[in-house]
Amino acid sequence: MCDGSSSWKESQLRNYDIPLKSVPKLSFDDPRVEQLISENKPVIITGSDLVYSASKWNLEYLEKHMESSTCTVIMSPNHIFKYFDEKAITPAMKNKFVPPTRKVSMKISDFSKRLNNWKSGEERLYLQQTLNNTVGPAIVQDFIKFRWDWITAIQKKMAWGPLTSNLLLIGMEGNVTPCHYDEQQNFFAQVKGWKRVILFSPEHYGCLYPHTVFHPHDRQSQVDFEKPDLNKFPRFEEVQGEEAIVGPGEVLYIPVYWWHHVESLLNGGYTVSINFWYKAGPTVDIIYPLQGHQKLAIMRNVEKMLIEALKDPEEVGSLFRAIVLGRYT
Ligand SMILES: CCC[C@@H](CC(=O)O)C(=O)C(=O)O
Ligand SMILES: [Zn+2]
Repeated sequence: MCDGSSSWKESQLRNYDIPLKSVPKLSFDDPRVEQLISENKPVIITGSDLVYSASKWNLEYLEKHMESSTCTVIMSPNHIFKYFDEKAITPAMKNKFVPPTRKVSMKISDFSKRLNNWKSGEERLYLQQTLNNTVGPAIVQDFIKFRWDWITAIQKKMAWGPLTSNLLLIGMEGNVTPCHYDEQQNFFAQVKGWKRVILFSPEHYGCLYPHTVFHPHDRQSQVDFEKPDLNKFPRFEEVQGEEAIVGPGEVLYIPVYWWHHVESLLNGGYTVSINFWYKAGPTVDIIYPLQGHQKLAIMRNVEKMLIEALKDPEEVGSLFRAIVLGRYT
């Protein structure tokens, strides 16, 4: 399929046995957009021109204007790019955890060459570079022309914290970032190609079995969507997903603590995305019943407190079981 595709086909989507409904797609000036964002619900926003000035960010343009800077590129032996925190690989963890990918630095021209010469069976690549002042002046010019007026107005209205970073993502067709949640609000702007995002509300915590909080794969689901182990993760069968397929010029609001699986469509050429991560605002007034994301935050904190207190993560499971089994079940 040529890169300039103006739409996508079902055959470009990977098959998972997950019931999906569609994320609403609304124009940026539709009042329901801010309503959904205020309710911490996902929405595809059209016509915002948020990153219109980056519409020309294809590899040729970026090679020309980012030549001097080196970029972070993730390499994977397969199409899965499951994030892990290197700092969480403690000596005790060392012989138990095998990093599924490796991180390298390379110039964007090298990245482009390897993408163009890629052959099946070789390591796949995923450029994931924070936009900072090392990029060239042309890129800076494009960056300052993002629609900061529009997104800053939303940041203020929703009382979010500061913008923490913008990540430039250039992925090979078919690349997958498996299901995880982030602790930040995210405006995910699609620049080139199409990405499919499958989202699950924070309430799905019990069905998506995140790794333990001190594991390198903290915040990532343990469930392999392509071959789910229903003996280990029986409640995975209960998940209900919300699907957003985003193309050039569209922005997906990924609410803080919402689970998301992201794939670059098969045979769609490489994809370019820019995300906007904001610190989530403070929970001002606790209103009961608590919302899913608040319960998720509580569960994370309880887990952290217990591991700090017991020191041995192995003891945490048996202590939780002693508290719950036969008592809170
Ligand atoms: C490292 C971030 C990857 C991104 C998903 C994707 O585009 O592959 C994501 O998960 C996010 O923007 O939160
Ligand atoms: Zn994410």
